[in-house]
Amino acid sequence: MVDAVIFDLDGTLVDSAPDIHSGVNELLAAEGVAPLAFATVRSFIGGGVAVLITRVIAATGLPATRHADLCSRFIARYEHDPGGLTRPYDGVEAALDALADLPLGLCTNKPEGPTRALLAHLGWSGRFSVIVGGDTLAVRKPDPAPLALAIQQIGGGPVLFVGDSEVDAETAHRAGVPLLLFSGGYRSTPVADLAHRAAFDHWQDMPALVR
Ligand SMILES: O=C(O)COP(=O)(O)O
Ligand SMILES: [Mg+2]
Repeated sequence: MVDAVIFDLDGTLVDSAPDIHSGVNELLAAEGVAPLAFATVRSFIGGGVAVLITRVIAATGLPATRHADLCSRFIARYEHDPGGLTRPYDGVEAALDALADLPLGLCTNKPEGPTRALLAHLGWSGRFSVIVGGDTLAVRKPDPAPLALAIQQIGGGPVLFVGDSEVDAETAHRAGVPLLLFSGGYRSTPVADLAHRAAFDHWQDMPALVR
């Protein structure tokens, strides 16, 4: 048994790639740059906004000196419209309901502002007692510190971390926390090559992995 469950957000609880793709292409349009394909932007998600924009700059040839400005403009736009195209994966709400007797936390690389805006948009503001975002600390996943902070804030007992990506697998490994790996998110590495306690393809199967 565990005392709490901590979740990643993008690619784990919600398919947010359509909004992130649209936000990136709005930014590029304002720069007079051709849009990037959906699959390209989706593959850039997981390391937080600074990593996303670094990858966008590398893919488009925009000057690296624009990085800070592009990050703040992306975050401002995203916080303003965090969820128009974003949907929870099938079965997520039922799974969160099934686990609602446990403290639930979020450890995401999405900055806190857009994270809280997206939770409000989804009607999920009350679901998570702890939220650690990509700008809560000076470091982000795969540094283990954000997950360690979430565990400390949720009470410090044995926890499970639920995530979708290479970043989550490395974070869990470095924090010494067992990972439940959702196979349907933004991972590009085969499931078998990522350290995890258990993997699941459908959220309806997830609560049984906690109990
Ligand atoms: O915003 C990102 O790049 C990733 O966010 P996540 O940590 O919730 O997957
Ligand atoms: Mg993720």
